[in-house]
Amino acid sequence: MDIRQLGANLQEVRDRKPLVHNITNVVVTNFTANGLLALGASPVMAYARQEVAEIAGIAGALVLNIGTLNEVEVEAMKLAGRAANERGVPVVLDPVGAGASAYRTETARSLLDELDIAIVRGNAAEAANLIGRDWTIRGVDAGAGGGDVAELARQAALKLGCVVAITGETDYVSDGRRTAAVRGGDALLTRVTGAGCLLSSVIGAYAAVVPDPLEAAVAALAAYSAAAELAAARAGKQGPGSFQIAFLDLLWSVSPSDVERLGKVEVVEG
Ligand SMILES: Nc1ncnc2c1ncn2[C@@H]1O[C@H](COP(=O)(O)OP(=O)(O)OP(=O)(O)O)[C@@H](O)[C@H]1O
Ligand SMILES: Cc1ncsc1CCO
Ligand SMILES: [Mg+2]
Repeated sequence: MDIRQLGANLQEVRDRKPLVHNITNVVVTNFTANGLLALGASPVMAYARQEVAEIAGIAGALVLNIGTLNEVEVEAMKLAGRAANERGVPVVLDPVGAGASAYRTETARSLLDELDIAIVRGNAAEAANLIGRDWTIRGVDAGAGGGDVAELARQAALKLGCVVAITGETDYVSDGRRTAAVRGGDALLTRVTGAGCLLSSVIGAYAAVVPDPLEAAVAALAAYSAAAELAAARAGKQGPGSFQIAFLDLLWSVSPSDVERLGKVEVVEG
């Protein structure tokens, strides 16, 4: 994999301003739209079954997030996903809370069965639950689990047939053959709701402009971590509220050379 393109890929997102169609949860909608705008992408939230196919079909990427799912929304996700697949628009899935309820787990699995998903982004518990491995989960947070997360990412990628990005203190991304670790970021991200959800949409923005979904995910994670580190240095002492604002500012101002300088990407395999 080419991990020398981290800065160039950020520039590509800013130059091309991809339209990212999000069907996401009610908690993170505004933060996701603002984060994508700050980064330089173009967000749209659209949920009605009358329009989702049309919008997904012209988007650069489609992001499906089951954080506050319901029957009507899941139907819209499938309509949007099919249209995206027909047009070659990459689809990112955030399986929020997979394992926390049977409905969430089954819905995430049915989206993976029925659609061609390019990238799954979740925490370790969600990824483990998706492939039927034991991992405790409470609500939408990861919970303790332990185990080899790089190996979990590799196995999940093989089993689900797509790129899997598992985030936490260290992020691991795998397509089953190649696996990378992305370190850095800041623990304050876990004190801001939707930091993971926005990240999934940022991965969508990268997938819209970077053809290899593994490289897209790695570059997105590196930029996100760099922005978080710079935001923590600027406002971290004041707490999560100030950090959240600083983080949005840094998604706007983090430069390709910051990402090259701060990016801690290690190829684990491949
Ligand atoms: N301890 C940590 N130190 C540094 N960065 C972290 C830490 N934990 C998580 N992160 C970063 O936080 C971001 C969100 O990842 P996380 O795994 O917390 O998502 P999540 O559990 O889906 O979050 P949410 O459901 O609240 O949106 C990622 O960029 C990840 O690298
Ligand atoms: C808190 C919460 N509950 C459902 S989705 C969500 C946002 C973080 O995923
Ligand atoms: Mg999450």
